[in-house]
This record gives sequence, C-alpha cells and structure tokens, in this order.
Amino acid sequence: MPTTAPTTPRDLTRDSDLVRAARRQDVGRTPVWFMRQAGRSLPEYRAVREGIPMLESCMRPELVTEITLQPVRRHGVDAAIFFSDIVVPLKAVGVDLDIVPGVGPVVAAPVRTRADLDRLPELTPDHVPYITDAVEQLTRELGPTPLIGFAGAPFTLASYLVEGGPSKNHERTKALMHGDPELWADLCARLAQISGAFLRVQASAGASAVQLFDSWVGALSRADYVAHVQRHSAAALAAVDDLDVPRIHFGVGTGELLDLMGEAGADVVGVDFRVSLSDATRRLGPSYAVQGNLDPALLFAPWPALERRVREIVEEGRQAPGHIFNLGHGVLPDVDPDVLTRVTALVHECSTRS
Ligand SMILES: Cc1c2[nH]c(c1CCC(=O)O)Cc1[nH]c(c(CCC(=O)O)c1C)Cc1[nH]c(c(CCC(=O)O)c1C)Cc1[nH]c(c(C)c1CCC(=O)O)C2
Repeated sequence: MPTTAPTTPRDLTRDSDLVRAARRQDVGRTPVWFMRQAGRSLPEYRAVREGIPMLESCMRPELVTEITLQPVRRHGVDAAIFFSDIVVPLKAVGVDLDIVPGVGPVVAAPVRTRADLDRLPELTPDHVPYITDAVEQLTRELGPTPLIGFAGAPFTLASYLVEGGPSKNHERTKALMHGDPELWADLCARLAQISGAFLRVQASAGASAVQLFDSWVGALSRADYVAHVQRHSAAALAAVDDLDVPRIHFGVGTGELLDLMGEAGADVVGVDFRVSLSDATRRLGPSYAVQGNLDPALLFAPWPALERRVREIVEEGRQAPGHIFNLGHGVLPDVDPDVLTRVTALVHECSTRS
C-alpha cells in the first residue's frame, strides 16, 4: 500500500500524547512537561549560558536549540518548551529592557501615557528572524516530540511595561486600567497584536502547540477580567486560529477565572496548585482539557509524599476530558533535577493504559 511521507513538523507530532490530550482525544499515557524545565535547575544549562546574558542567548538559534533540547534528553518529557522569554518580542520591537538575574524583566522607560504607547510598534516576523530559525532547527531535531511555542498575555506584559519591572500589587497597572480605560484598551490591543504575531511566527515555523502565559492575571476580579482583559487575550489566541495548533492558557492564582480563560479561546486551561484538577474540571465543563497541577515546592518533599501527590493528580486528571501533567507554576532553580526525571517516569508508569 503506498504511504505518503509526512511533510510538515506538525504531521510528525499529530499523534503525540501531548497534542492528543490537548484535543481531548485518547492517549497511551498522560503526557508530562514542566514549565521552566529548561533553566537553572540543570547544570548543563548553567554551563552553556556561562557569560551570555539571558536576552542575548534567546537570539542565538544554536543556543536556543541546545537549551530547549536539554530537558527533553534528560527527563524524557513529552514536549519541549521553546527557550525564550515573554519579553523577547517587546525587546524585538525596540523596548529598552533587560532581564536582571534574580529579579526578572526591568523596563528602562515605563509605558504610562499615550505618547509612550505611540512609541510601541506592531511586531512583524522580520523583527524576529532568529525565532523562525530556532523553531525550524528545533522541530527538525525533535521529530515526533512536540515543541510548544509561547507568548506572554497582554495583561502580564502590560504589568511589566507599566510598572517598569516585577510587581507584587500591580498598583500602577490597575490605576491605568481604571483611570484611563481607553489608553489601557489601546495598550492591550497593541500587546495582543505583538503576542499574537509572536505565537504565529512560532506556529508557522513548526511549533505543535502554543501556550499563552498570563502569569499575573490572578490579581484581577472576574469583573475586571471580563471588562478589561479577556478580549485582548482572545485576540492574541485568535492569531493562530487557522494554523491548527492547540492553545494552552495559563495563569497563577486563576481558580476564579478558569472558565473565562477557557472562553478566551483555549483548548487547554492551566491550573495552578491552589485548585484541584477535579474542581477545575467541574468549573470548566466538558469543552476543555486541563494542564497541571503539582505544587513546585513539593519537589523538595520526601519521595513518598511527592509520589502520593503525583499519583493523586494523575487520578484526578482521568476525570478531565484531557490532562497534561505539569507543575502549578515554574520549576524552582534549586530543585534536584533527578526528582523531575523521577516524576516524569512515575507519571508515565501510573498512567499507562493497557
Ligand atoms: C513571568 C514570566 C517571565 N518569563 C516567562 C514568564 C511566564 C511564566 C511564569 O509565570 O514563570 C516565561 C518563560 N521564561 C523562560 C521560558 C522558557 C523556558 C522554560 O519554560 O523552560 C518561559 C516559558 C526562560 C527564562 N526566563 C528567565 C530565566 C532565568 C534567567 C537565567 O537563567 O539567567 C529563564 C530560564 C528570566 C525571567 N523572565 C521572567 C521572570 C520572572 C524571570 C526570572 C528572573 C530570575 O529569577 O532570574 C518573566
């Protein structure tokens, strides 16, 4: 019987457990990956990053490829997450910012006025040729293992731009949202274009799924999310509507927003460790897969306690229409990477369907 050779990177990953779980299809076993699986927890990461600033490393396709592959080789996870950062597209369009070790993104001139917004251009693929190169190289090397592309969501990006750096209370961001809702809406619309275009570059170059990180949106009420944020996140996700890639939508402390984040255009809703997967599934209904939700701090607990919790999460995930095992937030830098390898193997072992 004649067979047709696969022609795109996505053809090779269509039947992967990660893509199937995201689409709420049957899987052989529960797929697992970890947010921040590439990074300081790995000695091989620290070795290749030595002396190279974070943002510069994101612009070197060879290095991005190597760093993205490191946790896949080491842990045997079911997906690679593209090595980059949510502020890379902002840097690419000319925002003067840096990622300060131990602090996070710091913006030289915060965006707070109409004139500031007017200086923030839209993103085109020509701004980020190194992203296209890295994704193409990576998907060739990954073969049947899916690559997840990502971007920051408008609210989380706006918070860094308006505050000028990391913020506990997002006070200036909320002051702008409520004090000048028109400027806020225009800023978020611009950020949605930038995020959407960044997702589209990655999906067009071969990424098999995308994740929109709205890490800090749990700081908002449902009413504010609906009035000031949801449509902008929806616009970012809609940028890949026609590309046939499942969309994951994640935030921290977003238990009260899960259904609204689903409605914004997600296939999979990320759940942090504050809400059980059973409750999350009840809140979301049958139309969404879930991703999560091991507390990253539990990776420091004695193995029997950690093992019990991992097994519980896999069991709860079986009640969902689809489940991708992950942490409730990123890997902490001091974690013993062998624990992540062991958790990966345990999730696979205890979820294998006979
Ligand atoms: C809020 C946010 C940022 N960046 C990101 C988010 C959303 C996810 C989340 O909520 O954690 C997303 C991100 N940042 C990075 C990745 C890709 C790799 C992966 O997840 O494995 C991803 C998906 C690399 C990175 N981004 C950063 C690092 C550490 C830099 C280093 O190794 O020197 C990495 C590996 C820097 C960064 N960038 C940011 C922070 C808060 C920090 C940490 C600062 C620090 O503690 O030093 C902004």
